[in-house]
Amino acid sequence: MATFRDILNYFRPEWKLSVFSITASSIYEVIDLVVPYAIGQILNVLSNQPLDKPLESAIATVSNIINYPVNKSFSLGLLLGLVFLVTVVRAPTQPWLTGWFHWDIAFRSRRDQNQAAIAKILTLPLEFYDENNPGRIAGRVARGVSNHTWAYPEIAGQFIPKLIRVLGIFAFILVIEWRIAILYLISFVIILSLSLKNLQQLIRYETRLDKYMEDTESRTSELITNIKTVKAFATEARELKRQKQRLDRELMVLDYRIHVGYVKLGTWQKTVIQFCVFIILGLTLAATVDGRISLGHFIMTLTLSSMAYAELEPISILAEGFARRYSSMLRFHEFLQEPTGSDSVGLLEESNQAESAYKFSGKIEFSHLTFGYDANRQVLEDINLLIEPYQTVALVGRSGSGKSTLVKLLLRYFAPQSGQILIDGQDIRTLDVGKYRRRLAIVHQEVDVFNGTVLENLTYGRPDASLEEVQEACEIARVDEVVQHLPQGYYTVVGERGVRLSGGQRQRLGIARALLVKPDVLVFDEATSSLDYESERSIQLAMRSIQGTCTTIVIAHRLSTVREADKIVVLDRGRIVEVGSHDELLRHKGIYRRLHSLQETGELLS
Ligand SMILES: Nc1ncnc2c1ncn2[C@@H]1O[C@H](COP(=O)(O)OP(=O)(O)OP(=O)(O)O)[C@@H](O)[C@H]1O
Repeated sequence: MATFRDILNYFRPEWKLSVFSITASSIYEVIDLVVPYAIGQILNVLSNQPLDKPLESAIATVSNIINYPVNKSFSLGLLLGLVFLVTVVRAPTQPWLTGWFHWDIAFRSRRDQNQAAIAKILTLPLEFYDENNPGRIAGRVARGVSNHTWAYPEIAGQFIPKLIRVLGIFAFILVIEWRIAILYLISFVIILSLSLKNLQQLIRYETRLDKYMEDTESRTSELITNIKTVKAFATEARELKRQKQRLDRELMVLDYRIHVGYVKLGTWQKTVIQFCVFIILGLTLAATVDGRISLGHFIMTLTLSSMAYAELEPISILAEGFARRYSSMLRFHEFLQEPTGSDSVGLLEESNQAESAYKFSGKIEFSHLTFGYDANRQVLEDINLLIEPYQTVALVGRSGSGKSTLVKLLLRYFAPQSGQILIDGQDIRTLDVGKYRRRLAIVHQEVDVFNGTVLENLTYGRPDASLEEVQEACEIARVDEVVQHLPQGYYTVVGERGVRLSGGQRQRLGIARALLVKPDVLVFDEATSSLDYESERSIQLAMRSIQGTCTTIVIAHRLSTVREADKIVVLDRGRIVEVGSHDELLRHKGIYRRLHSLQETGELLS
């Protein structure tokens, strides 16, 4: 659970600057009070009433120093000078000593926290992405960071200094007439504590609203991602209706709970404030008529108290603003507190030292491996398999039999519940995960293309690869044919803002990208599924040219792809049921033979 302390910690790295700028802002707010005081004293001079004792002795000291007699003009001149000092001289310094730092701190923290959010995104376990879609995550991060950025100058630059100013006003009034000061203090405590209580209730509504908004954003993001399916099934009207219901639900909370709440709060705040101002006017007038305070003090007290009550409105608007932002800020910290994947340690450190890189022969052993995404449902059970260096091993089996899961465990995306995976005799859990993964390469069924040039996409895993190496990999994966037809060849921009690649072209690009890192273990997860038969055959031939350079694991539904594998492993319901070469497995009347005959002839053998 995130707390208010997490919000404070967000700005912690800048705490020294923060203390300095908040103090400076508070001093400016209090110095401002000198103006009504000086005007009150000017009024006393003009109406021939005595000055306050401390001010009188200060004027006498100045007169002694400069050897000038104290008279009406001299006192007025000094008071005017004081007003000049705290208004005209103050003006050019204030923005630099306050506003500049408040925003500077907010912007620096924004950069740091965005960086923390990106680091979190990069190291969260894959399960997190199964449960939260990009729209939900992006919305939470964006709202959290922007609310922190706006809240800081409001709280540090206005809310706290204004509270200090109110305290300063209380001190001034206390010196003049303690009874008025006590009334003033009581009214403030009542107004602020009742406001705080109301705000707590409103924050609860804000939290509910925040969750509703995330749900809406998440669905909108899904609609964008799955727009083809929506169009194909012509479900636009249904989707619109469902989102409208969500938006109506948001409106109910926003308008009839939150907005009404703030309006009610403002209503009684304003009424209580006006009532207090009126009482203070009556009391101050009575004190002046009784002769307990001078005319100058009468004006000053009234000016100061209306200044103080005038501050209550911005203070409560700022508190409201903070309450509105609060739940988004907490939800951002909850996101940052999500546990990172157990494998993520060290993944954020770039290791460029070639000498510390791992090198494997590619011997892999799965030993008594058992795994389930849920503890009570096993997806893989007691898997035992030995893959010799440079072998090509195919994993086949019905959909859902656990082929991709086995590869995910090999890549350490998940950890097995029992058993182990050894590479060159070492348990992969004992290896540095970053260095280990850099020796493996995988081509997924859906190849991700980043917005950038073809070359950048090809060299994603090895940015230092030479153009010759790129060309060699492209020839093997038959990307060269694709590149030839692109307007700027390797320098054509593809992806989000560039040329669209077909499914087959993307897969070829993915294969070349994997080959370029010269891995010790190369995994194809149905990597040829988007290719036509001719392309698939030519890639198979090309693959032969890399045989013997690394261990290759191929997951395939199309059995024609894996006919030439050294070893074919058949999985069924999470268990290995057959192992052998294509010919051996055909002789054995098992699942492989059935699948093969189904694909060759379309008939299912019993
Ligand atoms: N992230 C996940 N969370 C929970 N269950 C999952 C997850 N991924 C896969 N599964 C389940 O694990 C089982 C094995 O899935 P896996 O993807 O390994 O099968 P597969 O043999 O590769 O299937 P296919 O050939 O259809 O890709 C399936 O029952 C699937 O529903």
